[in-house]
Formats: sequence, C-alpha cells, structure tokens
Amino acid sequence: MNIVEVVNLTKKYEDFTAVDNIGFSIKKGEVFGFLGPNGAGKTSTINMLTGLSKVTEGSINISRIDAVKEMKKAQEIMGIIPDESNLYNEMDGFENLCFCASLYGMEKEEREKRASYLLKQFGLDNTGKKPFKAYSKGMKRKLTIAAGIIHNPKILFLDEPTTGIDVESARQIRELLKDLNNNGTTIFITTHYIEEAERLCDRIAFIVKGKIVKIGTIDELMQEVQKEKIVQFTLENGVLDIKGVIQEEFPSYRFEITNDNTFRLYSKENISLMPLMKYFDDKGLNVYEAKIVKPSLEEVFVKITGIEVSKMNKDKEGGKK
Ligand SMILES: Nc1ncnc2c1ncn2[C@@H]1O[C@H](COP(=O)(O)OP(=O)(O)OP(=O)(O)O)[C@@H](O)[C@H]1O
Repeated sequence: MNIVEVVNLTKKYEDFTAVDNIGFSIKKGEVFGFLGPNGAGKTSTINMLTGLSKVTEGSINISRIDAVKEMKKAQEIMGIIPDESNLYNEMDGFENLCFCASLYGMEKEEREKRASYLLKQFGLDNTGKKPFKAYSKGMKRKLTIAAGIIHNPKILFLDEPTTGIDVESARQIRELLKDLNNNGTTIFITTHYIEEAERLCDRIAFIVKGKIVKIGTIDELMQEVQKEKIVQFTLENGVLDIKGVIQEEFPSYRFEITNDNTFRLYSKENISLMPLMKYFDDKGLNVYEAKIVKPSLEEVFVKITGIEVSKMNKDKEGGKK
C-alpha cells in the first residue's frame, strides 16, 4: 500500500523551474531516498511534501489526505526534520523536546516521559542543563530528529540528515533511522551520499536538474547497468592452464582471468554454480571462493546520470550547507 503518491509535481521560483513535473510513490514501511547533487531540487521537493513551501503545480497525497489542500491534517502524521534545526538555542535538550511535545497537545507527564525516553535512545541523556546552542553539530542533528519524532509520526521526512556532521554521529543517526523503520515508520530521506542511500534505502530516486531520471530498488537499479551476470571464482591452484578447458566445457559462458588465482565467468543468463563446482571437484581444483559480482551503486549512478560522484560530494561540502 502506498502512503505517499506524488503526481506531476512542479516547483517554480519565478521563471526558474527547480522541480520539473516529477511523480513517485512511497510504500508504507519503506525507506525511500532522493539522491542527487547540489541544486538538484531535493530540498524544494521535500519542502513541498511537508508544507514548508508552496506547490506550484501537481498533487501530493499522504495517507489518503490531499496534502496540497489539507496540509495541516497531513502534517499530523508526519515528522519533519529540516536541513537546518528549528530548536531553541537557550533551552536544553529536555526542555526543547518537552516544548515540541506540548505543541502536539501531549500532557505534562506523557511529554516528560517521551522526552526522557528519546534523550536516552539518542544518546543525549548525559547532556544535563547544557543549552542547545552549546551542542556539537552531531548532537544538534540528533536532538532535531528526536524532536521530529516526538509524536510518533507514521512517516518521517529528513533533508540530508547526516551532511556536515562527524562520522560517528552520522553512523548513529543511520542506526536510529533503521530502528525507527524496523518499528514501522516510513522514511523519506534526501541525501547526496551514495553509500548512505545504499545502506538505508529500500528504493531510490535519482534526481538531477529537477527531474527524476530513475527510480528503483537497489537491485533494479543495478540490473539497469549490468547486462551480464558475473561470477568470480578464486581457486587454490593457479587458473592459467584451465582457460581453454573451461571455455570448451562451458561454451555459453565468457571466461576472463583477473589474476593468477581468479577468473570470472560472464553470461546473459543465470550462471548455474552446481555443474561448475562438480566439474572443478572432478578435476581436483579446489575452489577457495565463488561469488556473484555486482556493480556498485556508485557505478550505476554515474552511468545513469553522467555525474561524477567525487564532483557531487565536493560541490556539496563546499556548498551552502
Ligand atoms: N527560494 C529560492 N529562490 C530561487 N531559487 C531557489 C530557491 N530555493 C532553491 N532555489 C534553486 O532551486 C534549485 C534547487 O534547489 P534545492 O535547494 O531544492 O536543491 P537541492 O537538491 O536540495 O540542493 P542542496 O542540497 O544544495 O540544497 C537550485 O538551483 C536553487 O538555487
């Protein structure tokens, strides 16, 4: 079942089209990622989905609510984590969370319980009376996420949640998001980190210059560029003298030696391991490892979008955030 359906969505800033007639849906319970470089239109899209910015054209349906017409109602089931924190500098973590909870109408006892629980879950329970402004970037981001889920939203929207923070905090945030998702929260996340999209997302949309150029599960995206199946074998003995023999025995596979002990078989069809293993066994060749070789998501991204990944990260780190 789809929890989000977006059709023909467009965002214009005067004459400039930042989001150009995009459409996608998000299934209940999945982690859906928007992956794209600086200026691709990720923030403009998430801001329209969450009501932080006006839709120029198109429709957004969230949990059967027409979010263009009834955004307030749709927002009740959303958690929104913007790219910049919206918390109060002078308040400590507990006070900030209690304040957010009060905005959702939670009773004092309930909000204090929830605030304490989240501080503990996010590893911020030892910050005491420290005001938000004295938090590190990673701590700030964690508290901002905790505030965004204070009301147990059904769907969480996060705009680049790990950009510009330390590696350990980023790892903790990904773990927390995984836990939330395992407990049933649907997640929409924008990122320019390919590894992050690969680690977290069930499905990914590649967005470039305001347009979605591809959507799929990681396997589907990989298949897009991988025209042949590849299996790599590593033998304990050398492989140089078996090339001709294998090619003769298994003529439908293409054979390539990658180093002294390793070779690869390529085929348009599935490669069946059993007959190969039996063949090697009969010949007294010990297989040390047999593994399926898949392209990396980075290769897929570069091939589909034509954007060099190193360029994407550099632009971003030197960019506005
Ligand atoms: N308020 C605005 N007025 C005019 N142009 C805007 C405005 N906000 C964004 N843009 C432009 O729209 C395009 C998309 O920006 P957006 O912030 O949505 O991209 P993004 O993928 O989130 O990139 P980033 O990660 O750098 O924020 C960019 O060219 C940006 O300069």
